[in-house]
Amino acid sequence: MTYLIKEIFYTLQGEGSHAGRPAVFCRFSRCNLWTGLEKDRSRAICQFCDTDFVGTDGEGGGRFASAESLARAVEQVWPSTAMEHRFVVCTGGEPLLQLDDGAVQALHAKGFEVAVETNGTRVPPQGIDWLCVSPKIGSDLVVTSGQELKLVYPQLGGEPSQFEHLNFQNFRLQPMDGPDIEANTRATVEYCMKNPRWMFSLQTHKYLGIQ
Ligand SMILES: C[S@@+](CC[C@H](N)C(=O)[O-])C[C@H]1O[C@@H](n2cnc3c(N)ncnc32)[C@H](O)[C@@H]1O
Ligand SMILES: Nc1nc2[nH]cc(C(=O)O)c2c(=O)[nH]1
Ligand code: SF4
Ligand SMILES: [Mg+2]
Repeated sequence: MTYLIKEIFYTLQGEGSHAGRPAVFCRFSRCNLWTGLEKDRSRAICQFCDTDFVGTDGEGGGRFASAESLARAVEQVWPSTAMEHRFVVCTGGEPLLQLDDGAVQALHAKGFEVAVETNGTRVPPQGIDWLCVSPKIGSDLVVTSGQELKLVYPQLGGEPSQFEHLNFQNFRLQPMDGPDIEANTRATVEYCMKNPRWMFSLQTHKYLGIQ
């Protein structure tokens, strides 16, 4: 299996239940809901993406010919003095187009807890420690359980309440970044305060000025 990786970097998890936790980010190239090209955005199923996941030309990115070589690259950016609390977030793009049992096993073998950020349209491999699903209105959600459901809000044609019956431990609402970020942030605060099943998720890395 060859893995196409946009970038690999060490930072703090910025969002969701693990916000503030040191983590290696492994950003997989490609997505099934958008090509990643601006010319296609208005026709995409997911139109609000804040991420460049095209190609393999980012920091630490490349084509990795095996799960072992990918896990080695992830391990390389973890601080060499810290043997414990190893944590990797597989994101993208859509990581579940590529992440397989072998990659999860290789990361576990290096002592990493494995988290995944996914749009929930593909069945995940075995053994993921923290599965965060972020449903996109207009796509077919096939992942209906996990540790965290993190909905970007607001999305036209989608109400948070339609996801509340799903089997997740945490329900998070994250304001949609873009031209309406201020209004979206206020609306998200208001929604959570009226519906305490939902907790607010701030994209803290964007305010901290980290990756
Ligand atoms: C770039 S996506 C990659 C992982 C996967 N494709 C997904 O959509 O979950 C990582 C996270 O960023 C969120 N996200 C993307 N664009 C956003 C935006 N404009 N504002 C807020 N969150 C956004 C996604 O919903 C997801 O939770
Ligand atoms: N610091 C930081 N935290 C993040 N949490 C989810 C991210 C993503 O792009 O998937 C992300 C990211 O790009 N940076
Ligand atoms: S599904 Fe995720 S990676 Fe794909 S376009 Fe949407 S936010 Fe971006
Ligand atoms: Mg991001």
